[in-house]
Amino acid sequence: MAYLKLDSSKLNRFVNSNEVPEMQALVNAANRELRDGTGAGNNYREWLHLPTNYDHQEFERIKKDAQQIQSDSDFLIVIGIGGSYLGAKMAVDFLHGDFDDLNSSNHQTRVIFAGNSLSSSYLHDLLELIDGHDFSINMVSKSGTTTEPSVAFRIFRKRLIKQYGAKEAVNRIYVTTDAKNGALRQEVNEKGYESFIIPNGIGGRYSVLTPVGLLPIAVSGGDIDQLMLGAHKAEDELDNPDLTQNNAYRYAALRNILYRKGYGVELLENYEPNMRMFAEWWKQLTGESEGKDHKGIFPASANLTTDLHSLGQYIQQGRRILMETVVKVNHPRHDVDIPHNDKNTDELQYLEGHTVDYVNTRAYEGVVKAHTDGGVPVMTVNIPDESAYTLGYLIYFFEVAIAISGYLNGVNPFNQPGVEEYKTNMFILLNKPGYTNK
Ligand SMILES: O=P(O)(O)OC[C@H]1O[C@](O)(CO)[C@@H](O)[C@@H]1O
Repeated sequence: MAYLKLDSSKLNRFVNSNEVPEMQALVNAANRELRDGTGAGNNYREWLHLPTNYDHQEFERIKKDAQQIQSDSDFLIVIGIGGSYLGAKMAVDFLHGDFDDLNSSNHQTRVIFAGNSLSSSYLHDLLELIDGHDFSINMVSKSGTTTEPSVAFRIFRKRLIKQYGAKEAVNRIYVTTDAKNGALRQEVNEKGYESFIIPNGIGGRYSVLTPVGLLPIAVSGGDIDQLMLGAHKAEDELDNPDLTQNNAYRYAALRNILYRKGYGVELLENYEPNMRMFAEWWKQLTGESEGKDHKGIFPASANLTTDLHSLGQYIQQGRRILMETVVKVNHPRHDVDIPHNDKNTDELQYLEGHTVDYVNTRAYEGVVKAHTDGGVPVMTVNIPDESAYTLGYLIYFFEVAIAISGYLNGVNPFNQPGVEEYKTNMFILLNKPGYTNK
């Protein structure tokens, strides 16, 4: 039985019973492109076998360095953007919930992210927050020249040197970058920083299970052994192209069928606030992989039940362009009883004896029915719990599903040529050497 279930039972009025089997031939072709390396972007498929084929020595070094950082730092400042940020951030949030950092009895190193915007206030406030505290830096960039993280690196490295002196600062800088190329690798070679490798055959948005995600996750106290084991399970389970067997491929086929019927926007939804960033990670994965050649599903997200009181109106009655994919946790980390109250002024006495998650799940069921009845197709990816093992599985599930989705839609799922456009304009405006005559 598959570890992770895809519930597509509510799609009956949107997808005819013959449509999924009719996708099988296309899915087989997409699968061959992915597995045999005959598809576009074939140099970027190393993530496919990463859970079974990773550098075990480097993995152990990550765990050792994580312990070192935990013992000498109140904060780890993780500097990176896009795939060099989103995977680590979503995993730390997923595994630890919303209040770990605020809990005064928790003396763990706090993992804070920077270099993912050009906000001066954010950088100023973070510098103020770490003032008087011990900290280390994890600079994450494959190219080593991305503007946002490079600016932040300068600023936090300067603070590190001021606080500890140039020699000790070197021991507090951990760099995750390309094995051979790029400005950061050059700096690592010159300065002797501890460093980790972003494998050549793995693009940013597929890199969360490399040191890009693993070091910050390990420093946060996340179990990276379990994370890799879960991904390994997914790698084993999700390599059969048969749509009756492979839930990730079936998800890819179903969203492709819906896309062709005019459902051009997909909302990834959760019912747990610690999954907000999961949607942000998924948005980069899908948006950069599929949004090109003037086609692709637009990835968006909603956090429920919260957004039922904002986006809910549009989803229920706005333009019929939306499809929804819910990631529903079957057993949240904790459940809470709804207490007794002598008075029933809040009209909640009928819920006494139940738990909050019982109500959350009934809300989910009610929303699925309302949206389906209102003309919005809804699928659900059911995950058993919020463990590191499940997260590893879920990461691989979406990675392989989106790669197949890209090939189904006839695009290269592993490049992102459109990202360069804003950079060129920004460099011209900033008078960057080499750009002034463009
Ligand atoms: O790791 P780098 O080279 O700083 O790039 C950051 C991000 O920018 C992109 O190149 C484009 O968004 C992503 O693929 C990558 O995750």
